[in-house]
Amino acid sequence: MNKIVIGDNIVKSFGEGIEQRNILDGVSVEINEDEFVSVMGPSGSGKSTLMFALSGMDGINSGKVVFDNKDLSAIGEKQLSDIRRSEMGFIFQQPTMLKNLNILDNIILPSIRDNRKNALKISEKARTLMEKVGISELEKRNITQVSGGQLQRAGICRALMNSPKIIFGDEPTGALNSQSAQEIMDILSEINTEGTAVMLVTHDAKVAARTERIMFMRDGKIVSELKLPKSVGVNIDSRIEKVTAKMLEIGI
Ligand SMILES: Nc1ncnc2c1ncn2[C@@H]1O[C@H](COP(=O)(O)OP(=O)(O)OP(=O)(O)O)[C@@H](O)[C@H]1O
Repeated sequence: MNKIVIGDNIVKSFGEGIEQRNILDGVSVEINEDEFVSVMGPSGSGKSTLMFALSGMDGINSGKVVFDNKDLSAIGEKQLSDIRRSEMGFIFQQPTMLKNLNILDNIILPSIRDNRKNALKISEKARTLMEKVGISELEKRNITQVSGGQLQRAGICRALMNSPKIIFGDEPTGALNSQSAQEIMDILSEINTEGTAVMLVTHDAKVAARTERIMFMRDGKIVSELKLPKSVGVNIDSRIEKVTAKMLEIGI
């Protein structure tokens, strides 16, 4: 199985002099091109920093990040941002969208900016994605006129516009009620089944239990991993139990 992301002995520090701290303290991680993984750990353990490092959003002090056979530390900022835009998708707890644009326009904006000539095709693709995630009827709505779950669905559509090889999600269900969170996880599972790798950062055992490999971080290190079958089936409760048991075992 091809690796979509390889992080090798990543060190990332913040601060200077005696204030300097390794937030990532020699982290090595590999994600397969069809994998659905999550990262758990206490607040401040370095989960988001790891996601930023693996996606090239943030530089690293030492080690290496290879994305789809490209060494991210060896390429310039322009090429890096091209890769992020065309080969990666990002979703966050609160999708940042423009208040003066409707849902459809918010979804297509980044793609149109890159490729004005194909506006029609881009809109068509956005409509297909909106249908897939169940928000077709909302395209003309202002972003203040939809629920948090609907807004996150729009965020997922935006992240999928360029058919990314991986979706990075930082607490994508963190602001949602449990029903909406489960629906967002259904959508992410489906996207993964169709061939896109997904890496989520989460505090929620129910979210992590939907993924097939959970990496547990503490103090800038991956201290443990839990593997689960890819297909969730009817076993969600036993999966959640396994995740919480592991959390207890390693004390996070
Ligand atoms: N730009 C920065 N400058 C200085 N310190 C930072 C910066 N970004 C993160 N940190 C510090 O790095 C540590 C890890 O942060 P990170 O956001 O990766 O943790 P996390 O595990 O994702 O936490 P949470 O679950 O609370 O989101 C924290 O102590 C944070 O304060």
